[in-house]
Amino acid sequence: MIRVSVVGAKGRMGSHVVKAVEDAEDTQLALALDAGDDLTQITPENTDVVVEFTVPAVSLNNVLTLIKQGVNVVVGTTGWTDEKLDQVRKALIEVRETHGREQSVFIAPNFAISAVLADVFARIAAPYFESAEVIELHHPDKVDAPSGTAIHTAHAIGEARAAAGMEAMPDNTQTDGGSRGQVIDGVHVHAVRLRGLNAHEEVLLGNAGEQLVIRADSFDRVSFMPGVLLAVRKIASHAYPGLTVGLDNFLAL
Ligand SMILES: NC(=O)C1=CN([C@@H]2O[C@H](COP(=O)(O)OP(=O)(O)OC[C@H]3O[C@@H](n4cnc5c(N)ncnc54)[C@H](O)[C@@H]3O)[C@@H](O)[C@H]2O)C=CC1
Ligand SMILES: O=C(O)C1=N[C@H](C(=O)O)C[C@H](O)C1
Repeated sequence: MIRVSVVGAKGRMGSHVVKAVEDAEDTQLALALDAGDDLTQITPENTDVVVEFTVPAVSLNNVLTLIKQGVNVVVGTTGWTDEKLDQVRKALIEVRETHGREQSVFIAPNFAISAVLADVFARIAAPYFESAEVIELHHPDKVDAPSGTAIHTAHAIGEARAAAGMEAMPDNTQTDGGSRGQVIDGVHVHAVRLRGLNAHEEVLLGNAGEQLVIRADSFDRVSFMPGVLLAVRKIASHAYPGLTVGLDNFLAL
């Protein structure tokens, strides 16, 4: 049995993870902690893998604490920048060099297979289209914009365009009050917050006379659970020491 502790256990995602871990045959719930709880209760004696779904402002600190505690971590919280990822890598190297411990941290911007594939398809399509923009649409209780997934998709499109030696996208906007969205790696990203929505993303790709739309819809948070459990199993297997980012690393794509 893989012993799993959940941090952010009272949240929208954390509460789904608690249920998924209790329901799966090969996992069992160790500790379920939330804001105000002491994370140093989590140790290798009671936990094989921690799943962390909290808020962007606290996630890095939680992950660094958990690395010090000697446990492996699967993270779904958003808000990761290159600088924050570097801090995680450094902390993992430090425990290896100081204590000889090979620990794993896995971070996924999105655990839903529809979103992971949408990202892969967008990367493949990007070099074939003059224009590409990303629209993400979420429930209005979400605290960050744009979504971590949209940032990841924009990076993928930007990288694919750069690798293909493409020029900047055509855009003759002369005045912009903010309606053209945030530009990430040269890609305009737009965020919609609407009651009734859960998590959705559209990638629009255009050429003269044609358009490709790639759309992923998570209608329910259960859509993230197979990906979370896959990550827990992979990380518990000790086959991924260090930092791994993205569920695509565990899929034969
Ligand atoms: N990677 C993915 O597939 C997905 C990622 N997310 C991301 O997961 C994060 C959480 O989303 P939701 O569950 O909707 O948010 P939420 O607000 O419902 O839950 C966050 C929970 O974290 C707790 N928390 C806050 N500070 C804490 C601390 N210092 N230590 C422990 N717990 C703390 C809160 O009390 C709350 O229970 C967000 O960043 C969201 O974007 C959400 C859905 C899917
Ligand atoms: O807050 C959410 O709900 C989600 N957050 C993640 C993100 O920011 O990409 C993943 C998914 O979109 C749901």
